[in-house]
Amino acid sequence: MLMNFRIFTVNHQKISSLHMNNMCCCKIIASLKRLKPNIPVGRNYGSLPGLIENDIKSLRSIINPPIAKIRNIGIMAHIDAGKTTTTERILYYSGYTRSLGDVDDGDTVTDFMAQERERGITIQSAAVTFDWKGYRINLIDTPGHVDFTLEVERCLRVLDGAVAVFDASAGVEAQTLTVWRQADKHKIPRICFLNKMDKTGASFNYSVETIREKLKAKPLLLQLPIGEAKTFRGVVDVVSKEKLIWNPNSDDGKDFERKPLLEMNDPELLKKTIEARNTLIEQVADLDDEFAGFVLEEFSENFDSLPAEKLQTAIHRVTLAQTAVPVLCGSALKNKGVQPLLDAITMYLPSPEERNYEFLQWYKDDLCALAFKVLHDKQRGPLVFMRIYSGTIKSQLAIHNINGNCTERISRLLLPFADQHIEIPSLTAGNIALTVGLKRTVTGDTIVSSKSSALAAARRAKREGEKDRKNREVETLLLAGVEVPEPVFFCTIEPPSVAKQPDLDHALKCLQREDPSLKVRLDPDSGQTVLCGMGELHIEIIHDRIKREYGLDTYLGPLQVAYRETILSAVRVTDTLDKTLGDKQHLVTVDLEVKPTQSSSVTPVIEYAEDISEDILKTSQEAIENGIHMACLQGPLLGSPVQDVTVTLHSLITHPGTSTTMISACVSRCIQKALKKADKQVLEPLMNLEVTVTREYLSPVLADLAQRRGNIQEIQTRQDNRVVIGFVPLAEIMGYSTVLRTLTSGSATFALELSTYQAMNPQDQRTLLNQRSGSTKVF
Ligand SMILES: Nc1nc2c(ncn2[C@@H]2O[C@H](COP(=O)(O)OP(=O)(O)OP(=O)(O)O)[C@@H](O)[C@H]2O)c(=O)[nH]1
Repeated sequence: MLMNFRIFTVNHQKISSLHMNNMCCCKIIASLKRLKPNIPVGRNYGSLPGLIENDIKSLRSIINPPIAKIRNIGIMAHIDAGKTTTTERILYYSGYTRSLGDVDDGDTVTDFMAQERERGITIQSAAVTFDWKGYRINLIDTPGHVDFTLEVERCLRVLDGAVAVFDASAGVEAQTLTVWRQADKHKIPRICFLNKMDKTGASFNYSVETIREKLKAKPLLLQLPIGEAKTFRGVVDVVSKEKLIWNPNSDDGKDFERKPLLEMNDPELLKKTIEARNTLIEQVADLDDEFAGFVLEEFSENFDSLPAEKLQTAIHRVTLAQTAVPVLCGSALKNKGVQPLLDAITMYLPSPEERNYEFLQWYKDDLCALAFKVLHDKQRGPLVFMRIYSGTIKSQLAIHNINGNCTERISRLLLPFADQHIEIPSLTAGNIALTVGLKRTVTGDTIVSSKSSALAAARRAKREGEKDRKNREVETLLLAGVEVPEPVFFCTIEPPSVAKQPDLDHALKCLQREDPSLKVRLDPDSGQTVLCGMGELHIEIIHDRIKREYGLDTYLGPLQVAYRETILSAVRVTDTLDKTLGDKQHLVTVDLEVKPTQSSSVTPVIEYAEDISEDILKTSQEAIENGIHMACLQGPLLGSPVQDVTVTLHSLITHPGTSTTMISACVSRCIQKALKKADKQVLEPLMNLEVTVTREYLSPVLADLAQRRGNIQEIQTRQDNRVVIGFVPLAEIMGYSTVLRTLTSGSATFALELSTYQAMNPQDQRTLLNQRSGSTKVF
């Protein structure tokens, strides 16, 4: 559905037509109606609420605002901490939506995929653009479920700042640690928002303590809560010594009062605030020399009269330097504390030009952008989300994809508004754009204006890289794409009929472009298609999307754990392949050795003996290494990838005219022979497990984990809860959410993350191999 709009001028550029485009609105309204017949579809996704009549003014600044006024922000957190609810409030207060969405009712803007609405979780991140007090905020909602950490990572790398949302009754949780580490890796300045201050058990002090202890971060308390749990009413702004109280009769939290704290009205609160402010000033002065000098010169005797703006500027610098994190609090659900959070985003998090992206010097004013997300739209084909680092993106522009080494054309350029998009002619550095027409670009690709500009940048980078090791790291981070973790689960997938196999292949190809953590392979024995994913939920969602988005009712085989194999002894083997094809003889003799090594990787270490000549390497190295990699993909015990292996090639003799395919085949067969002869071991995925459970259910949870070969490391006390931390083999924890729900009447939560691959004990290994072979044979 396209609606043409009147002609108007934006930033001196004439936009001949402005298309309001409602990509998935029909689907969403339909799914809302189907899911919750009594939800008023009052959000009216079909008509871009408010935007058309009232916010054209805002659109003027949407297109290419000054870079200093842009904030590219992500929200990250543990599952269920309240990211989506906080995002909804942000969108509402910024005037972007007209009514408050509710995760529990399934009508939020950013969770626009039907599954997300049903499950109340965020799976795919959606970028949303809006304005707040003259600032342009591009907000990317990131998922919290551990199965989707790749989504989080992919989004983090394009952010200039992030808000970490915490459940104030739980403080730092397992997944918070993971995303915090990811943000550290990408050096992203953060602010913390202690959400759910209204919840029973909420504790500001406890949460701050966990930030200090578990995240090893220095919290800067910019606010203090007024009341906690049921009594939570508002916050004190420590910097300005004001109290912010929300009107209890206001339905949407828009009505709140900001008043200076006065001795006669709030003596206790004022005293506490002054103490907190003095501590804050000392902390910031310790971390920022410029501010320390200023304080010493003018205010060493009287912190009280230090102007709030000076303190704010110093907090901004400290946040940017990531030597401390500002902490705010509130309750998104009860509509308290979100407007000050928005102020803090604009005040403390950096603009794109403040981030020190060193690679920018290689591109200067040339285009450099990163494709961080691909979505498939039935009508328009692939939509690629891009972060523009330098230069300008225009519609009808030909771009060069460095990773794909290809050139293609952008047909149209859109501004992303969750599931709604606005067509624009061009977009400059610092912004997030959505492009139509790029068919070969996948998530993680770097986009530049031309091949020659890429080469020029590479030359500069090389020169710089030689001078400075740090630059090389930045280059690797930016240009190497997203690190995709190995999938831990797999299952077969079948189309409803053989005739539908091409449709299934197409669907899987599209889904893989969107989601690099989904792997698809063909089982060489059965010829079946195999899906490999990051968790049960991940595979379930893919199955669901194939049905909903591609209309295919597929059958999933039983979910299986992705084991690995290794060898425990060294073996040397010789093999000869002698084949005549037509009138050509292919003759290869290979002599090689496999031996165990400690690399924790499925990529074999490859060594060449001294006898291997330069000539052989020149003509056959690629074929040899292909053969080695192929053979190591399927171990002799379970057909699983083989890890921790070093392969040494001692000799390779070929008859003239032997094809490289035959060399690969012979090397591969020789390795398989060697692996079969060696002492073998199955490795199973071992998961870090964290279960949060009330005291009364602790014993049944522990007893159950003992039966699952769980290894408990620690039981922590968190308020009234106990947090069980340990390891458990993945095979034992399938379907755990249902079991845990039953055991604890739904009161416990858990988080799982791959720790490592560990050797199975002989008895468990025997049982597994017998199960797989359907026999009682002893290996
Ligand atoms: N008491 C209370 N509950 C909240 C608050 N914010 C969110 N919730 C509830 O917490 C649950 C999770 O909220 P979401 O906003 O979906 O959390 P999320 O972090 O986006 O969850 P994922 O997308 O699944 O990671 C929902 O039931 C919300 O209603 C809050 O401030 N106070």
